[in-house]
Amino acid sequence: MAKISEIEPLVLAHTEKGSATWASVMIVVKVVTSNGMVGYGESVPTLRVINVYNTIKQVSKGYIGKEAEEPEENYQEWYKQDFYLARSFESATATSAIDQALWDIVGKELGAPIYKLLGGKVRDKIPVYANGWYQDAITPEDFAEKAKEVVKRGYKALKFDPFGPYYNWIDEKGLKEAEERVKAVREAVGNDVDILIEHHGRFNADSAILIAKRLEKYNPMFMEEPVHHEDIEGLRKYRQHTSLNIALGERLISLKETAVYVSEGLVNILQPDLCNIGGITVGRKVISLAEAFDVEIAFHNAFGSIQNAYSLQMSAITPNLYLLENFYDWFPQWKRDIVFDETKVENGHVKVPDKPGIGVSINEKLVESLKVEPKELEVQEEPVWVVKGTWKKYLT
Ligand SMILES: O=C(O)[C@H](O)[C@@H](O)[C@H](O)[C@H](O)CO
Ligand SMILES: [Mg+2]
Repeated sequence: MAKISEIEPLVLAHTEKGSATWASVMIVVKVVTSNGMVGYGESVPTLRVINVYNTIKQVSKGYIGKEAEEPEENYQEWYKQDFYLARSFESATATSAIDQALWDIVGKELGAPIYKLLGGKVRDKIPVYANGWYQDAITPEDFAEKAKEVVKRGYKALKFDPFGPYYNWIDEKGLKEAEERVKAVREAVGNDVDILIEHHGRFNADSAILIAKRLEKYNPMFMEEPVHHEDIEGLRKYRQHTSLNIALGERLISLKETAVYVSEGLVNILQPDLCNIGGITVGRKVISLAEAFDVEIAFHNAFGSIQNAYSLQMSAITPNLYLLENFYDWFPQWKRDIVFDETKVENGHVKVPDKPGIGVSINEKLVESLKVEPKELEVQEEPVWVVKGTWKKYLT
């Protein structure tokens, strides 16, 4: 048995930026055991880098001294301790990263990748969809040109947000702009590529319904977060008035919260994020919950290369997988380099990496050299979650 002896949050940054402001920083968690084993996890940065960094230190108090080989027991104990876990994104993402690192350690001890610890893989290659590819795209032509490049690289599905700066409400002009962009992408990629529409949870139900009616003729495979995250009533209304698939899940932070959406039939494609749902321990339960209700899984995978590695492990064991989100080809180089060349996208697929634990080898030297003091992100007119350079209308 190995006791958890050290938990270290590491904030990594580089001058080369990510496709969205909040993706320019990575928060890595390094867990060390009394017998010298090391495991890595990743937390979600968003606008809360300092808060997450500090929360990892607080959550660590509940994990240090515990058995590294018992992530389930440790999660249950922390669930008992942290009265606000189900309401705190910071606690959820800190707990998730520590949990991942524990599974990494167990895998390394047993000499097996995580997928083997969880029943084995159901596929050797993970089908992925592209995101982050449309930086600086404003006009329909911009979108079409970039979409063609994505397809040329071998992707069979791509996601984008065609709504520019529209927020809460959309008017005729906004609908027209969104439609022209979607139409241009559909014409550019043909009918055999899946188009996924990202709303970033920013519309009221009536506007989201208007959008669905307007875009359904382009056969989007799903509509992601069409209404504000906490607007369950709005989502029910959207469900009643539209027939397109709903995708959501990146902001869910517990199993029971997820159960509400799944059991009420409010989601077709569930997008849990292994860096805030509760790591591997809760992630595996969410996969089964979805399976029981015939809901497909497409892990949210928008931050860094460690998240990507865990998402690949878990996609390997998921019978009800739709696709895994992927930024790999649009990551800044430093994020790709944190993991040695093992998660390349080829023909729209990533081979399941099979090194012990996380499945890939981490460039520890690079991680050390990218360490910075945590600091606040600047707030600009274009929100941090937007793919950069797209928060503009193209008609005057
Ligand atoms: O589904 C997603 O991936 C998310 O909603 C985001 O994480 C954004 O797309 C990201 O901010 C763009 O870089
Ligand atoms: Mg999203």
